[in-house]
Amino acid sequence: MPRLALAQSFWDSYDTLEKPVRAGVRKAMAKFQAMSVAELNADKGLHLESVENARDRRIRTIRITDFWRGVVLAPDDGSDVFLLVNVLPHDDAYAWAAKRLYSTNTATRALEVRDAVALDELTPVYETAARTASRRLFADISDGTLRELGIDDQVLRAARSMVDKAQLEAFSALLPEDQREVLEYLAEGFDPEDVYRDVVAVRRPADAPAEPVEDLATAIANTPARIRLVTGPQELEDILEKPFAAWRIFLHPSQRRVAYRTSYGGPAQVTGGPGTGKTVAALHRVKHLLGRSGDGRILLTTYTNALAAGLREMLGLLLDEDEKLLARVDVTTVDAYAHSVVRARSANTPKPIGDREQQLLWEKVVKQLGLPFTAQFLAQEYRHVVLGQDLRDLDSYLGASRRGRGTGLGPARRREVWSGVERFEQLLRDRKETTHLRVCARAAELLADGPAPYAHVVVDEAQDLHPAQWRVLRAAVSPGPDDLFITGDPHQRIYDSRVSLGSLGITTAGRSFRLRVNYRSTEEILAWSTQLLAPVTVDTLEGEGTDSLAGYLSLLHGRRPQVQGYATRQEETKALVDRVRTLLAEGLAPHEIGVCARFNLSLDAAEEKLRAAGIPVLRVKGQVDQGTEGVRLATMHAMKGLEFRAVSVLGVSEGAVPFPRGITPREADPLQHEADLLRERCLLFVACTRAREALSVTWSGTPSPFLPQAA
Ligand SMILES: Nc1ncnc2c1ncn2[C@@H]1O[C@H](COP(=O)(O)OP(=O)(O)OP(=O)(O)O)[C@@H](O)[C@H]1O
Repeated sequence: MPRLALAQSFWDSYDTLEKPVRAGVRKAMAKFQAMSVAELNADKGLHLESVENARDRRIRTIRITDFWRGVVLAPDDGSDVFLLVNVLPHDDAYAWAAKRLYSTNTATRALEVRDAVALDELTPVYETAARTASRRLFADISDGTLRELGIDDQVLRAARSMVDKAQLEAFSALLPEDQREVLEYLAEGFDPEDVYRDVVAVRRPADAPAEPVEDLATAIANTPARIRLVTGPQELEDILEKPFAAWRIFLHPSQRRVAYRTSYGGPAQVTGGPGTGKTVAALHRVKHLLGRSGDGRILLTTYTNALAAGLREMLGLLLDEDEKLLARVDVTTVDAYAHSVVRARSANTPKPIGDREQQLLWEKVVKQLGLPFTAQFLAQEYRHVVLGQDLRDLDSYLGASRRGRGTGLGPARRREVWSGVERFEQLLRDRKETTHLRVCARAAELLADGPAPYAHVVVDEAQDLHPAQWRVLRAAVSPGPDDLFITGDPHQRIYDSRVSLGSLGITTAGRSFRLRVNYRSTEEILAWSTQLLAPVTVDTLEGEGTDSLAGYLSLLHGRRPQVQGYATRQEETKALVDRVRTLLAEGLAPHEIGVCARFNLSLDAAEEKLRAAGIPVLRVKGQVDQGTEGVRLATMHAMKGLEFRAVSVLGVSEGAVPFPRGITPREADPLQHEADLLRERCLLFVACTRAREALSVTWSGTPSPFLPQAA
C-alpha cells in the first residue's frame, strides 16, 4: 500500500478551501491509503494523470471536484510515498504544476521545490543587467563554497546574476527553500561556516550517505520542516478535521533542535527577535518533557493573564486536547502562581495594589518622614535594590551593591531610605495590602521550605521578569537537568526589571540558543522596525553583556510600512478610519486588524471614530474573548505577545513616545533616565513587530524622536 505525505504548500491552500472542496480532498486522500499503486492509476474518480510539458516528470494532478484539482508528486523510483503539494482550480493547477521542479538538496538532503520555468526566464534578464554592475551580491563566495552549502546549477546561475539584496528578494518566491535560506543568510553577511552550521547541518540527517542518491521517500523523510508523513487513515482524518496551525507540525530546524533536544544539563535559554517562534518552541518543549517524564508536573508561565489564556489554548491544540497530559501542566503567570502558593500556605493573604497606588503610598511616606527623596526615587530604590536583592533588614541594605543605580548613597542616606522602606511596608500592613513583588518574595520563601512542586518549569516572555519573580521560578523546581527552559527577547523589555540570572542560581552558559527566522512579519516590516533599535544596545536576557539582532530575518515579503505624519490629531484619526476601511475591503476580518497607541486616551478618540464609521471595535484590556468580532484596540503595553495581519500604531509624536512622565529626569538619575528611554523605545518596537503583513505608523505635529527619519 502506498503512503501519503502532505506538504506545507498544500496547507496554505487547504486552509482557504470551501467545505465541499475539503470533503473532496479528504475523499481523494483516503484512496491513497486504501488502494495499491496500480489501483490508484486505474481509478476513474481520482483520475491520476501526468501534466503536459511538466518540468518534473513525477508531477500528477488528481480530481477533487469538477472544478478543483490536487497536485501530487508521485514516486518513480520504486519508493512508495505520494506527496500532496497543492489544491487549485483546474487551469491554475495545471499551470502551477507544469512549472514546478522538486529536487533533493545535495547538502541538507531535504526535498525542495522551485519555479523552474520562472527561474529560467528571469536569470538571463538579470545577467544582462548585471554586466555593467560594479559588484555582485555573492562575489566573495566561491562556487565550491556555494555548492557545499547545497546550491545547485540552476540556482548558482541565478545567484551569480544578483547584484543586491533587492534582487534576491525578487527571486525569493522562485527558489528552492533551503537554498533560498542559505542565500538569504549569506546576503546578510553571515560567514559560510555559520550558514553551514545553522542552515545545513541542522537539517542534514546524521546518517546521510556521502553521495545524495536518495529516493523520494527518503527525501520526504528528510524534510520534517515542510512535509508531514501521514501514518494512517485515522491520523489523516484528524489532521484534516482540525483547524490547521502550521506551527504544530512544521518546525524550523532551529526550533526543533531546541525544543526536542532529549535533555539539557540545567537551565536552557532560547532568545530571538519578535516572531521567531519562541513561544512555539516553548510549547513544543512542554510536549517533549511530558513525553519524557512519567508523571512529573510542568509549570508553563508567561507575562500576562491574556497570554496565559492564549498559551493554554495553543497547548490544547498541540497535545490534541489530551486531558491526561494537559492535567500535568499549569499554565499561568508568575504572579498568579505566587499568589496561589501564598494563599495555599498562609492564613491571611493581603491584597496586592498596583503601581499607581504604590506611588501614592510612597508620596505619603516622603511627606510623613520628611525624606529628602522623591517618591519616584524611593519606589525605584525599593524595586531594584531592596526587592531586587531580597534585602530584609537595614544591615543588609547598608552593605548592598547599588549597581545600576545612577546616584551614590552614603550610610546616612541609606538609613533614611530604609526608614522609608519600613514605613512603606508598615502602611501596607496597616491597610492589609501588599504588592505583587512582595507576594513573590513570600512565595519563594514558602517554596524553599518544602519539596519543589514541579519537575520542569518553562518560562515564556522571560525578558520582563523581576528578580523576585525569578526566585519563585527557581524555587518551584529543583536545580538539575531540564529544570528551567527559558524563552525571551531582551529587545522587547518594556517593564523596568534588571536581572542577573547567574546571581539567582540560574546559569544557562553553554545552553543558550538563538532563533533567527521571523515567521510573523514581512522582511519590510522587520527591517523598518529593527531600525528603531539601531541607536541603542540592550542587555542580554541573563543580564551580562549585550544582545543583538544580527542575522534576524524574515523569508516573507510584502508592502513597505506606511510612515506618515499629519497636521492634527483629527486628520490622523480620519486617516486611520480610511485605512481600516481599505483593509476590510481587501478582505481582512476586523479581528485581524490591531490599532495601538501609547495611551488609552488616544485610543478613545480612535474608537469613537471607528464606531461612528460603523466598524466593530473591541478594546483589549486583559483577557479578550477571541470569538468577539471587532478591530482590536490596545495600548502598546497590551500588544505584548499578540499579532495581527495589519497594525496601525497611532500617536507616535514627540511628547507621547517617549512619554515624558515615564522618564526619570537625567539630573535625578542618569542611568535610570537612559533605562527609561530604552524601555519606551523597545515599547514602540514591540508595537510595530506585532504586524504580519501591513504596518502603519502615524503621528500628528512633530514626530517621535525615535522614528528613523526624524533622527
Ligand atoms: N514553525 C513554524 N511554522 C509556522 N508558523 C510558525 C512557526 N513558528 C512560529 N510560527 C508562527 O509565527 C508567529 C510568531 O511565533 P511566536 O509567537 O512563537 O513567536 P515569538 O518569538 O514568541 O514572538 P514574540 O517574541 O514577538 O512574542 C506565530 O503566528 C506562530 O504561529
